[in-house]
Amino acid sequence: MSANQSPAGKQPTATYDSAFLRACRREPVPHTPVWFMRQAGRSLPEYRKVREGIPMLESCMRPDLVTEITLQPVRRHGVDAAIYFSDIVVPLKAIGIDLDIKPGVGPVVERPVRSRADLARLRDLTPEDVSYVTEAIGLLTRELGSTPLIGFAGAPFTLASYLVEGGPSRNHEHTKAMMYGDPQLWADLLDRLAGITGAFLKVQIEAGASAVQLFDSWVGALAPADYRRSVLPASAKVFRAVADYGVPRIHFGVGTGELLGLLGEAGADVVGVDWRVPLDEAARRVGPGRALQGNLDPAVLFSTPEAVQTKAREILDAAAGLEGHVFNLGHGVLPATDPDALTRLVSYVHEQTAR
Ligand SMILES: Cc1c2[nH]c(c1CCC(=O)O)Cc1[nH]c(c(CCC(=O)O)c1C)Cc1[nH]c(c(CCC(=O)O)c1C)Cc1[nH]c(c(C)c1CCC(=O)O)C2
Repeated sequence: MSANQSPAGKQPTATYDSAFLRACRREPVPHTPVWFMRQAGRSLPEYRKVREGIPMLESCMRPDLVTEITLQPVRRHGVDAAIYFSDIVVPLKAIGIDLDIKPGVGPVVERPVRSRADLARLRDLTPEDVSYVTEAIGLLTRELGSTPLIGFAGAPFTLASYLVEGGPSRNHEHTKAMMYGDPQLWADLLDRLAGITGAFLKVQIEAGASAVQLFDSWVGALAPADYRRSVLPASAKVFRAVADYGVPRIHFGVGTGELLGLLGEAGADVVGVDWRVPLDEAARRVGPGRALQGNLDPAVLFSTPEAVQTKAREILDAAAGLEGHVFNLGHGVLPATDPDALTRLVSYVHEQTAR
């Protein structure tokens, strides 16, 4: 380890000491750090311009494009962290699953995974399968300076939902049918996905990501007892796979009010909270020893600047007693959001919390 490198991983000391990583570690911060889920993407005209004519999955495999798109919201909004531009289905595509991302729809899988024979198509992921990720993160960390890069992956349940349903689903009926009807097949599927996801996060950390977020976007569809029995073991395996790197591990899902304690228990250092539970109440549910991330309703950004400030202030007040707080939305930036509303929100949180 050289003098300007931190104890945890490869990042320079200035990155290690950034407000975002300090908040994740529940250390004192110069201001509350801010980033937004889906901060790169359709809300930005510069994104729409560089993506013109290039399919989503193809753009994820081009390191030059990934680097540019990841940097766009950092330049424009002055957020405290970058999130690697990709999608949760990229590692599945990389191991040969026949899927595509359809504009306005989301990931669609040609042949859904419904049987034990289908499971054989889910092979392990090697770093060579995603060499473009290693290359892009190398380019990115050089450009980002002291701004940390967040790597991410989809959690086993949310990935399983796309694979088993064959596409986006409101009720997850085929997924739950397998979970309740063939618990051994379900456990084997989630365990296989946990291996792929863990390997994918390792690639990102080895390449220079300073934190990772596990997106279990749709797990709020489950009751706590079912989550604990049928999902938590797989998500815990993902978190264990990257525990030794010492980089913060963030765990996020939507509609997870009843699951917040378990999301922490699965092995997260930071629990992401949507807008349905105030952060002080979320802290009681999560318990001590973990930071929280959230939780402005992304739809609030369509309101007046004054209303956005009022709601942001409420969140900062609810977060006042927390051990660590990373300001974020309660889910991703909506595509029609005015980007200036996001820039104003970053400045507001920074001003209000400057110490
Ligand atoms: C569930 C999920 C997916 N993908 C993702 C999740 C978890 C986060 C969440 O809950 O929102 C994760 C994701 N997908 C994307 C990012 C980019 C990084 C960032 O946050 O800036 C991240 C973190 C890019 C993307 N992923 C996608 C886009 C839009 C495609 C485009 O711009 O053409 C982007 C920018 C496609 C996608 N991919 C997925 C959906 C639902 C969609 C939207 C479909 C649509 O409305 O067109 C699956």
